[in-house]
Amino acid sequence: MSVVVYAPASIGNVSVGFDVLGAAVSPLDGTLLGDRVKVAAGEQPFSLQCIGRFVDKLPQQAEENIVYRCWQVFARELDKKGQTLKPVALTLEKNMPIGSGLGSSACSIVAALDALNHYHDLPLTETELLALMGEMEAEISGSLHYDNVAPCYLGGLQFMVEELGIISQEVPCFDDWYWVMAYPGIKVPTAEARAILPSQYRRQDVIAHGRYLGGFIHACHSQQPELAAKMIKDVVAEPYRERLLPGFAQARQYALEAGALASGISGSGPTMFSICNDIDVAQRIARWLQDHYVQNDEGFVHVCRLDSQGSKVTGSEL
Ligand SMILES: Nc1ncnc2c1ncn2[C@@H]1O[C@H](COP(=O)(O)OP(=O)(O)OP(=O)(O)O)[C@@H](O)[C@H]1O
Ligand SMILES: N[C@@H](CCO)C(=O)O
Repeated sequence: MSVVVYAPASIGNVSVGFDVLGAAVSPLDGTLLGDRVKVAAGEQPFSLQCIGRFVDKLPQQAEENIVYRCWQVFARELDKKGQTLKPVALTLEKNMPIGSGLGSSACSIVAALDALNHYHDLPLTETELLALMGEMEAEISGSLHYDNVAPCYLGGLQFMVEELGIISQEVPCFDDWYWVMAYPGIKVPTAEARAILPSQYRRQDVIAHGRYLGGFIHACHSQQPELAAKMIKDVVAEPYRERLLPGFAQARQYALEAGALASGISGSGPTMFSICNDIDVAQRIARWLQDHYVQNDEGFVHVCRLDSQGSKVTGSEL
């Protein structure tokens, strides 16, 4: 019996928690903003077929697709447990633009590994699987960070604790927040957006970062939405990455003047996120961003909610 898993888009950093905070989002209108992977019985050990809107942007060779590496590391882990991998035929439905700041590689990684695990009757625990997802994301971006794979897999707003054998834990968020996601249609490779960051920070920035992140987590747990939104400030990446994002400063200013509670770069960009607690404001900002921030036919804007579930089995057929 085949299995299909959907893995949603995610916002790495959420501005205030560079590499340690991430949120999964899904559009209000039911659009699939995420990748799907189907695992079915195969005639050879591994085969991969790619379909979907962004299939042309994927590497030509199946072996260069991260889904192939996911299969290899899954086999390695099963081998350690003395279990054997079944021959599998995988289909990747690539709905997510690459280098968008929406956690596109994470969507493929999470959908592939979660589907492989379901197909083999869940031999790996949640933490074992998440560790593999981090390993795959590190291969692509050049450094280990879980802020896309953890929310994409587990859902909601996730904080990377990385202690006591725990990789990530959920932070309570605000049910009435709308997340306007605007992807302009241009590519910003994550590895490049990391390379331009300073290797050292000034003491005043370190203190500000501690205050914002601590304040944000505190405000989430004590359910103070206004305080939480005020704390969504990025002193680590945004000041340096802004120059990679044409029109970002104006778009951010418009969103805040139009009533957004906070706005920032999603992951390493170029997608911008804006948080609103009023659907009319969210839709007005979405329309403006569609006209002024989107640069070509590949760009889009979606009004989203937090996706509290993360990746999920959607059936047996795509
Ligand atoms: N299934 C896949 N999905 C996405 N990228 C893939 C996949 N397989 C291989 N790649 C390669 O991995 C690299 C991903 O780059 P990058 O980390 O910038 O993208 P991303 O994860 O889509 O970015 P973001 O997190 O900003 O959405 C690209 O070079 C791409 O060709
Ligand atoms: N935390 C990562 C997310 C990449 O999507 C970064 O900002 O580089």
